[in-house]
Amino acid sequence: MSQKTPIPVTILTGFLGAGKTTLLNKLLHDLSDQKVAVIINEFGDTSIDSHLVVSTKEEIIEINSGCICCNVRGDLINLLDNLMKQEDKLDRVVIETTGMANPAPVIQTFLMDEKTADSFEIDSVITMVDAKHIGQHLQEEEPAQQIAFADVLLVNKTDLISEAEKRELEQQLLQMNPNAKQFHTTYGNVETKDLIGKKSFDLDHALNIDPNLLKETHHHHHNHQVTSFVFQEDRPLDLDKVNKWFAYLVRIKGESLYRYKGVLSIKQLDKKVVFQGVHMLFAGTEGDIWKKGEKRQSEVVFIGKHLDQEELEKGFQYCLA
Ligand SMILES: Nc1nc2c(ncn2[C@@H]2O[C@H](COP(=O)(O)OP(=O)(O)OP(=O)(O)O)[C@@H](O)[C@H]2O)c(=O)[nH]1
Repeated sequence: MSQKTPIPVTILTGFLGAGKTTLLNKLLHDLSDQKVAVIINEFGDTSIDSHLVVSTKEEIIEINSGCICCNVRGDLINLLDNLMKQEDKLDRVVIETTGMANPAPVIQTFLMDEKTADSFEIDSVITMVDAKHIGQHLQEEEPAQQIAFADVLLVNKTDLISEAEKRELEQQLLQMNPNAKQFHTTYGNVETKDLIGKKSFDLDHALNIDPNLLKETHHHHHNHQVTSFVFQEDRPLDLDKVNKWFAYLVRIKGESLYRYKGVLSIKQLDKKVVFQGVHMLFAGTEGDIWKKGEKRQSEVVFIGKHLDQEELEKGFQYCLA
């Protein structure tokens, strides 16, 4: 049954590691009085984000069976349909796409699938730009598409660039998308009211970028040079070896490592060690305590260009205690 007022949908996109989850956490905190459904689609067959990065009482629905812009659109439509059937009326849906997603097919789902279009409407397409690494990332196809379709551009990580670089980037983005409102942010720090409920999605703008948006189903082909590998290990790891391996990885492979993150089970540590990185920027912290009965397992994901699976796997095995 269709509702009278369509439920607003925020599409949050941006390349790997741009800061989408950081922003999502802030949004959910600010929208804690609303009933928000969050749909997260991870690149790489893993759900590390759900127990690593996102901390919220909201229901997080993950689509990990593939990329949201390729083969899981059916899943997305079914999911949205189920959300509509819930008794508690939703105030809003937020979709965080994978960093490798082309937003067009996701936008298209809300325009072309009749049932979905009846019940939901896109409020805004927010694209986060990693101010530090965007120059490097524009060699891939997806970041330019993500920037082009945005109605809000959050130029994030501005703490890592100079004032002159900020101005240069602002002009570059203006040329790539004159329509989008730009905000400079660190850690996604922007007023939620500037992002939510603005109804800033502009169909004409989207059609300008892709005149076939309402005509045909998109088949997005990812660049297969960008791959992701997930490793899991039940045996405990040695902290010293882990530190050495990461120091090597960041120094030697940082350029080609778009994104890496994971949870580690370290011998003789009661707490999880949680790490994440984007190129050469790496951070590891203490996580929660391993609960009684919880399976102690390390899980890491690496996403990057021309990655050597065998070499990564060997490195990971070297870390065994
Ligand atoms: N220096 C700096 N680091 C940031 C900023 N925003 C986010 N980060 C860090 O960048 C890393 C990636 O942030 P996430 O929010 O996980 O990025 P994401 O876009 O969700 O990443 P994926 O889902 O893996 O594509 C984390 O280590 C963040 O703490 C910022 O403004 N400045």
